[in-house]
Amino acid sequence: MRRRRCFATTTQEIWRGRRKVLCQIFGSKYVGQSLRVLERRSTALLRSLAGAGAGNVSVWPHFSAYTMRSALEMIFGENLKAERDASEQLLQAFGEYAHNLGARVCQVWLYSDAVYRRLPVHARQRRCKSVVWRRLDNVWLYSDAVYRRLPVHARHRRCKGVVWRRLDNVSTRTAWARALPGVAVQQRLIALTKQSMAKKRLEQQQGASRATDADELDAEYKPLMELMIELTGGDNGYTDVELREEAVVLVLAASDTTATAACFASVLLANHPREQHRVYEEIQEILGGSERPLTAEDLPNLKYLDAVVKETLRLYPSKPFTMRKCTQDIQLPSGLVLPKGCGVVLHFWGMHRDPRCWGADADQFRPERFLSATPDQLAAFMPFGHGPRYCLGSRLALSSLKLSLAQLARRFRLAPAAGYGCSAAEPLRVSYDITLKHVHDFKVQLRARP
Ligand code: HEM
Repeated sequence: MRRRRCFATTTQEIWRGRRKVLCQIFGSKYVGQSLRVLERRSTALLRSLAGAGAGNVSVWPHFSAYTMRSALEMIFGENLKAERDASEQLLQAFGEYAHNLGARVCQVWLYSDAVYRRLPVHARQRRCKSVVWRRLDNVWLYSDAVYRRLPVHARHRRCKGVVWRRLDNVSTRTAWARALPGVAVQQRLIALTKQSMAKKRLEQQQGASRATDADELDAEYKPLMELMIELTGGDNGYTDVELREEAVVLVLAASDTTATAACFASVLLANHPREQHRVYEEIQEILGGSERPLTAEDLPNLKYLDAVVKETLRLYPSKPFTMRKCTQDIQLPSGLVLPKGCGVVLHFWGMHRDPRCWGADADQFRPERFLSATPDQLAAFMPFGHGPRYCLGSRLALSSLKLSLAQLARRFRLAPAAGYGCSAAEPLRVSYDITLKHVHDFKVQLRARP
């Protein structure tokens, strides 16, 4: 009997080496300091929401600005001040790029229209996409016994061959970084980071005295880009292009995903007043009537909010699926063999809603289930992926979500947008845009609490 092995999308050295560096960065003490960035940004988020106006309001622009700005500040720190419009420019650029990439999720490496349209793969890819999507959309096609008997299976095999041959030959990260607009902004930010590191080194050599505790904290703070430059050997380490590629990966990975989850949570809370009230009560209990701002230290006590965030990620995982390629034949417990070279879609959305694991109310929003989740349920809960490519920012993401949602629930009462309510019988309608999106643009009504 063959042993089961993990799937791996790639054996590319490029990924392995860079993942090692990212692991060191996310394991370092400096990441904890990023929580201060989140505290500051979540307060700014409140100001932005306060100006959102009455009636139906989309929370998307507010949360996407919050997560983009937080990600950029975590990566580039104080240097971002010199590039005032960076956040807006990148937000726009990433939004557009995400949209295009979502449409071409299987052929990101063929980003050039001029090249792509000339290739026969273009027409085949169009057919392939519709096959892949039909496969994803129709759960009944998940039974391989059924699917293999259908003509669509043969077509799908042909398309997969094309997709994986291409994927083998290209560094996805490099393709991403080149395809993105906003490159000039990224270059300037990297140059600024290097300059400020040189300045700090000089100050240290001259033994510059530090005036206050706050200054001391700032002096010790290291944005992720600085850490990356240091860990990879300073001037002899990553080139500017490599640094830019990694910045792109981090910004893409951190911003859209977190904004999507925060927006789904807002819409769900707006449509579930009982659960929203429980979140509010929990916050009031912790603050004890004080007007002090919420801090990262409060997060471990927000247990019900933690359950709300997880229940949101269960029902609406920002990345509803991921893909892997079998590097060798793999035998599943059912006896079915996935042949070497075969592409596999890991469908988090389907796993998170499987009634065999989550019960008959699997489609319903019930945060309480995470207060007493079974080990089987926790094992089937994969909003941050699983295995060697597990999300490196999961802890930061959860902190960011809890801080921003706590601020929101503390200051506003959320109500369903007129004409866009959801219920067990009428769930939210979603679309796919690299991350999951709400077809009705995450609309709610916001009423300031007295
Ligand atoms: C709710 C928010 C987030 C969700 C749902 C999420 C989800 C995921 C998932 C599912 C993967 C694995 C993809 C795969 O296996 O193919 C992933 C990878 C990754 N995530 Fe996240 N993520 C979130 C936030 C963040 C944040 C805030 C950061 C950084 C600060 C981050 C950094 C990364 C990185 C660097 C990887 C790539 C790991 C690799 O390729 O080895 N993510 N994320």
